[in-house]
Order: sequence, then C-alpha cells, then structure tokens
Amino acid sequence: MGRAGEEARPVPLLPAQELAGRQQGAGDDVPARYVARANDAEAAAAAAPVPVIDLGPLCQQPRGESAADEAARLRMALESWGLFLVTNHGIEAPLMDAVMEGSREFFRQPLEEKQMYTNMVDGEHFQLEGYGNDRVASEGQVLDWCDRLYLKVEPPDERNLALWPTRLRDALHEFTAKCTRLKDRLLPEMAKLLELDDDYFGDQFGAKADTYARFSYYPPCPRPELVFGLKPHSDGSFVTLLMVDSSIGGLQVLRDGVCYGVRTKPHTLLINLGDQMEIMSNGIFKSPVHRVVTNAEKERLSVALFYSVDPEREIQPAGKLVDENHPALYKKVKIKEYIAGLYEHFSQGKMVIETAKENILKLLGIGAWNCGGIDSDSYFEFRSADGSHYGPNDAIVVTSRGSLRRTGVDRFGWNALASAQQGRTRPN
Ligand SMILES: O=C(O)CCC(=O)C(=O)O
Ligand SMILES: [Fe+2]
Repeated sequence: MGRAGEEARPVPLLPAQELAGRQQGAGDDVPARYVARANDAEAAAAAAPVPVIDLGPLCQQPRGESAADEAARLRMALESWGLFLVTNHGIEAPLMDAVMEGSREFFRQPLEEKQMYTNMVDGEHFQLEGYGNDRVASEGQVLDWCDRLYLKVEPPDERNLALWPTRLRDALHEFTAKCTRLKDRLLPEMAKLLELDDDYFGDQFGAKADTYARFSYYPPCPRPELVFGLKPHSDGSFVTLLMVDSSIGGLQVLRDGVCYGVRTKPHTLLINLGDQMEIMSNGIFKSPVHRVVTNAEKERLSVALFYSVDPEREIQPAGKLVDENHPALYKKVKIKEYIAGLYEHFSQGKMVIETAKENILKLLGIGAWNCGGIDSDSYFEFRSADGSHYGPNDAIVVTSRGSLRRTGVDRFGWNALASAQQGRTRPN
C-alpha cells in the first residue's frame, strides 16, 4: 500500500491486538466490521512457486555466464508475478533479526506504552505516521485484522524521531540504508530488461523521493476464514521491500486469477513491484494484487519499506516503450494525487491503479454496446473479436497475446485484477 493524508476518523477503534485479546474465551465471533468474506469463500491457496533471484551473479563485474540466466529469471518474475524472493541481497541476517525482534517487542508492550507513538492527533484526527489502525474512511468500511506502526524513513531530514521506538531506532536506520542500497542495485537491472538507460528509473525518483516503513502486526484471529489481515490491494509504491515472519505464512498473491500462498524463507527479502513501476513500464512489469490472511494460533509480523517517486513529480509510461503497436495503457499521474486516492480506494476494496488506466476497450478496438467504463465496479457488456459475449458479471483478463479471458469475481477486489492484468498487444 502506501500512504494517505490527515483525515478525521469517525469512530475510535480498538487495536486489533486488543480485540484479539478480548475475544479469547469470549466466543468465536469477530465483530461484524471485520467480516470481509463468506465463510466458504475460497479453498486454501496453492503454495506459490514465487521465483527466487540470486543477486550475486547479477552484481558481479565482469558478469559471468550465470548472470544471463538470472536476468532471464528476473524478467519472468517481473512480467508474471511482479514479486520475487531475493538472496545475496547484502543485508546481514543479524540486522534483519534485530528489526524483526525490535518490532515484535514493540507490539508486545502494553497498550499504554504503544499509545505514546499513536497516529491519532488529540485522540481524534488520523495522521499518517505512528502506531494504530489504518485510516478508517467511513462507518461502513470493512476493517483489517491488523495494527501498524508507520514511519517516514526517507528523506532522512524528514524523519519524526519522536515516533521511532527507541529500541528500534538504530536497527531501522541501518536497515533502511541497506535496503536503499539494494533498491539502487535493482533499479538498473530492471531498466536493462526493458532496454532503458540504466539510470532511467533512478532518475525518475527525484531528490525528494520518500520512503515509508510499515510494521504490521496480525494477531491470531478466532475466525480467520471471515476476515483479512490486509484486504486485497496492490502497492502504490514504485517498489516495496518486504521482510515477513518466517515462522508463519499468510501473504497471498494473485496471478492470472489464481491465488497463491507465498512461501517464506528465513533471511530472504521479498521484492514487490508497485503501481508506479507498472505504469512506467507500460504494464510490462506487474504490480501484483496481494492480501494477507490471518490464522487462529499465531501472531504474524511483517516489515515493509515502500519506495516511492517524489510526490511532486508526474509519471507515465516510458516513451521508449510506447509506439503504434504498444499504445500507452496508463495516463500521466501526479504521485501526490495518486497516493491520495490510494486509501480511498483501498478502504472500499478497490484498486487505485484503475483510475490511471486508459480505456482498454478503446485501445483494443472493441465496440461495446453497453459500457460505462471498465474499472472494477462499472458496467460493461460487449462482444469480443471471436464473438464471445462478455457481460457485467465477467471480470476479464486481456492476455499478453491480446485475447480476452474471463476470471472469477468476488466482492473484495479480486475481480479488479482483471483489468490490472491487461496485456500489451491488440487482438487480431
Ligand atoms: O504482511 C505482509 O506480508 C504484506 C504487507 C503488505 O502487503 C503491505 O503492507 O502493503
Ligand atoms: Fe502490500
């Protein structure tokens, strides 16, 4: 995800962790506001064969033979999953452990201690940074079974250290520096794969690019099948570096309409592309839809660093990737405005990237006879080039070969994936 501005919160909420504590022994129910899906909503997710990329060969100079293999695997990962695990990433295991343990210790403190870092100004106004829930935009919003500590970590002179728990401070400082170095190593590799200048993406970030850290705490939940730890979303960042609890799963990623559980491995990092990369690569690289599910027995933690372009800048598909056969699939967007729309959409189970898309039916030259747009909740009805009928209950995927495919539909944004996975070519 990303961030949002300061907003009034309609109702004060208990942290999910407190709620989980009170639920113990109080029956099996979860409050209605957390119920996001039907009991029998989905079968268990298949384990994801998420690619593992070894950065060693890619970063060696001169490059050995294995570098080409690794680059090909990286390309596959970026084009299909938008997500990969990375080894040889240059962040020492003890440092990763220190950040994870510092975070665990923070959430284990009594509520009064954590409230010293609260994200509520004067007890009633939500601010982006600090400890608490995600922003709640309306009474009807379905809530996530998760608490967070959210901190701006870059640019360094914009840190609000008063909100940085003392126990985490040094480790977070060092972890951020190392993650930024890793991000700076990855960007040229990604640019090369698109035949862009090595510095292309780095140059887009700008001097005032900001990075936020999100520490998420998912308490055990008595009814995990009814709630989400985090609703389906794609990250609004350019790229997210994610460290997850290696002792318990919960992160799931959607690929071609199938939901996969992401396996965890101690001391690997997950690299998750965000919407900004999908836009700049004109959809060649994917910003995956993902979500977190909880479980009845164990708490779960994750630490994410969201790297984002300077909020004052605008981004659009790279000029070199757009031509007559590859029309721009996304409009120009101003980062600040895009990010502002993020939580609004997230709170309603929608994807903000839909707002950045060009009308795909127009791009594909398909005549719709009844069409009110093609984002996740709009109405459309048309016949494709092969004569198939698509109606308002269909979510569609345009495959990379340009053909259309139906996918399943559900309430919480999985259907929005359809247009998020549009391919690059036209049919016929
Ligand atoms: O907890 C996780 O594994 C994922 C967190 C996530 O997707 C996010 O913070 O945007
Ligand atoms: Fe995410």
